[in-house]
Amino acid sequence: MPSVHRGNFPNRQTQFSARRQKIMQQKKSLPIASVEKRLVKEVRKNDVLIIVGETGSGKTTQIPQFLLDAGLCRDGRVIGITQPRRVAAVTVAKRVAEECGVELGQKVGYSVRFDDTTSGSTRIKYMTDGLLLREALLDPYLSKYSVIIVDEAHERTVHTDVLMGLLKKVQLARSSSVTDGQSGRFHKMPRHEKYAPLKLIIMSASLDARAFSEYFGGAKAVHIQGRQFPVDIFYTRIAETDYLDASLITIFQIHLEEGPGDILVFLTGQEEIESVERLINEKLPQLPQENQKLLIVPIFAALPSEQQMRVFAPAPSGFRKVILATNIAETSVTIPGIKYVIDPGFVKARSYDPGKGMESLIIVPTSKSQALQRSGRAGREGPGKCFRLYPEKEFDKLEDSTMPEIKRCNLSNVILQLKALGVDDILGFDFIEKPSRAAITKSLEELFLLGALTDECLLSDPVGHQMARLPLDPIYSKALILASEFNCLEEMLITVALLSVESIFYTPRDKLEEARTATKCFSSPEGDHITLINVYRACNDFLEKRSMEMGIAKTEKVFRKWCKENYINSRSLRHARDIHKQIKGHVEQMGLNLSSCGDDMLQFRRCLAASFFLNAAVKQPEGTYRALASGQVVQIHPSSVLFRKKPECVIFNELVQTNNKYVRNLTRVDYLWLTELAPQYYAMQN
Ligand SMILES: Nc1ncnc2c1ncn2[C@@H]1O[C@H](COP(=O)(O)OP(=O)(O)OP(=O)(O)O)[C@@H](O)[C@H]1O
Repeated sequence: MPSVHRGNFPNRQTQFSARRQKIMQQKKSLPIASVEKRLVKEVRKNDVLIIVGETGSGKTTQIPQFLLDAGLCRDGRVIGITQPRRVAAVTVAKRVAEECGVELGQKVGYSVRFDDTTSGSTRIKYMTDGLLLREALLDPYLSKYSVIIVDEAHERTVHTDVLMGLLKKVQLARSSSVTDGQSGRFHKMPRHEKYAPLKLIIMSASLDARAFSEYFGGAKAVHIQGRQFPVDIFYTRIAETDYLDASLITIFQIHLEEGPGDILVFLTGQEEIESVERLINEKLPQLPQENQKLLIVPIFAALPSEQQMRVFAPAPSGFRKVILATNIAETSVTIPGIKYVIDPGFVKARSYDPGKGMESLIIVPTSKSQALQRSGRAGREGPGKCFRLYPEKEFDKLEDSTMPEIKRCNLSNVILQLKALGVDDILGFDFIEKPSRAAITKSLEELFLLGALTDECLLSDPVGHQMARLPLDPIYSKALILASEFNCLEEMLITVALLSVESIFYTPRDKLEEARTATKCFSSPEGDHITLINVYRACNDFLEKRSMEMGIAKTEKVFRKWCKENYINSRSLRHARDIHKQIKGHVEQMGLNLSSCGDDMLQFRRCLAASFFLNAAVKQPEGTYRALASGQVVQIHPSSVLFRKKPECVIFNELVQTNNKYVRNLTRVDYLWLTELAPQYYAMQN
């Protein structure tokens, strides 16, 4: 038998124990390690505890392990930790499983929309805040949890805020000292001893502890001092006029002048990320050969999760990794190797005007607490540096914390969920910060018009219940339910999937004409929805044909080539295909009629009119449009296939405000269809 020469390479076992040893050392050196006993004592003593500690001090990864070790998961119950974002839930769970030396999905697991790795033996479960809300639909007492930790509470996502109100109720209902009259909607349910008390922990690095403490009746707040490694903060001397350009210059400055370490850059969205990615790739060949080793990795919400995970993989030897991220990488995550953070100081935020029923995404300065979180992504494995691309005096002017999302978004989705949870009196619900009465009323009205609520404002049966089951905006859920009746569910599924991602068209500024010519063959005179369906189907047909010729293994390559030749954004289209598969699973489970209208696009357009009647606009004599619901004057966005045709009446899916108000994703409809198919609304209007 030939002998195998092992050289000096360590074998797997040695590598494994070296890594475990390193992890154990890291754990011990975290600031939180020295206060384990005190924290456990406080949790035992207090039903609600607020924990504030520096970024990287070990809250997210360590506290659940402390509680598990202290026996807070007896009788097979679970510690649940919510995160505002799925990428954080997934990566933190992986890390904690590794720290505990168990396989993911056993003692430690995660559960996010469409991806659940937990099992009967899971005791520490990381999940998104939205997922826990959905779980409450099936198990109103959240009976399997002994402790629920709401992490990154400072982010005040709409889900976190609603969850807070709900958890307060659940805790009351599970408390042994409660009287029936106090427990709100739960008083109808017989209390049972199996519902042992629920512990609640609210956690963040930059939290207005007082507001949370007051909300939970004077709950105790614990501050953990200290951070693991220092992060030096640098500001620019003067304000930058173009933060993208400034980011680009800073990336290259760090790359050429600073020591080893990866770079994390915070941008506001997919478009900015892709444009900076392109600019770096254009500039890179101009550098001396030895300086060209930069690996650019984007991460944003619309990227499929396998691609998001690429940012966590180490760069090849000798390369420096540059991660271009949205605020998806702002909290909770630890990206190994990051030493430098570049923070231009902006974020894309939702804003909502209930008067006009208009929701828009606008680019705004970050809050101080967001800036703190961003700099906290460095200094997790060693000292770090954060470059804020604005002067220090601008930092002082920033708001302390971000305005809660619940105060700046359309509430239809939240209200539908609350109704499904049995909360009938939305205005009376104990929100930590109440949304405006106007916003609540507007959303109730919208849900009523969509048929989700009855005259008594209760969830309708079956439509309201069906809508609440679908993890989509209520207007899209309703479109799918209607499409099943109009025999065009296949077409609507494609449409909803494509409307859920950023534009699938890729139009580089220097190749506008080529892009226009390439996409012309998909374009439908009826509008953008059918155009989108044409792209989706053309891609599917092509892939089907080619995969038979070339085998499945090459499909990905063929897909990318097809997208490139047709000026389609492969990332967006791939994401849409993913969403399509997932929603299809849901509608099949619900037993909707999955049929196609074939070439009868008239039927499909009528269904669009019936679904999106709240977003209809009619042409005015001077060529602009009047949105019927709000009376606003709008224009067709230049990216629409109807930009030059200007039909008399259209429905649209998006209203964006730049220097003008534009409507995007439109289809030509007949005004009479609106009155015929949505009489509940148009009869009221006339
Ligand atoms: N995936 C990982 N790889 C390497 N180290 C990690 C990883 N996850 C966590 N760590 C280490 O554990 C430390 C604590 O992380 P943890 O997420 O628990 O902190 P935190 O206090 O919750 O921070 P934040 O407020 O930023 O979420 C990190 O600073 C880092 O040193």
